[in-house]
Amino acid sequence: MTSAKRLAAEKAIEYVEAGSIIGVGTGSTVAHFIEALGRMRDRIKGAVSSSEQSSELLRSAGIEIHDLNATGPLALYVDGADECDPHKRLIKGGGGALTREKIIAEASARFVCIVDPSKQVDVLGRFPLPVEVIPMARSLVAREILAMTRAQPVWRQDANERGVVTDNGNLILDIHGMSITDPVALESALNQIPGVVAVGLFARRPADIVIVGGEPPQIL
Ligand SMILES: O=C[C@H](O)[C@H](O)[C@H](O)COP(=O)(O)O
Repeated sequence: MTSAKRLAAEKAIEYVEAGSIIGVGTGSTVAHFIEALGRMRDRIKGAVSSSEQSSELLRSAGIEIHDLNATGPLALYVDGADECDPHKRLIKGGGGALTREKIIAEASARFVCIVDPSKQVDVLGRFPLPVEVIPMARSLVAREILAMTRAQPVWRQDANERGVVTDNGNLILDIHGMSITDPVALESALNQIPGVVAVGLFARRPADIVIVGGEPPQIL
């Protein structure tokens, strides 16, 4: 049986315009998208990548990678999510790529988000909210998050208890135990803490279209 992630990713190919440069997110759902994009690589100009992981997949698929500073605004960004609410607001960053993902989403006219049905929620927050922080500010930011939200920030570590380092050389705090009733306000408030690089809430700039994988895929 074809997975829901793959079905969502393959549907997203319909939004790709010939001759364009596509913004490409990160994660297991996007990996299916890159595979499908590889099959039409001769009809596109290339991609702007949101992570080292996606860059590697794009290169293996024979897709040229471009620098966002050189491309200017993009027509289309395709990416997955960890949670998606009915207003197409998202939690992202489970794979640690939130900052570059946010930059490309902001630079793109249309953000198509590809998810499987398990990602749909009424209220964001069941998935721990990732926040990328400058290393020296980790404890400060954690204290301020605790004071602000009363929820628990947890330093993301690998199996060997070493801090996970992002592609930008920073650390991640995952905020557990929130029910995010006003995502726009929370995104703005967290962004104000010195040392925060990016917050994995995509509420100020939500997705434009959400494709939920299934047979047939659902377009929201
Ligand atoms: O940092 C990772 C990204 O935000 C991913 O888009 C997100 O974690 C969803 O990943 P997946 O498609 O593997 O569930």
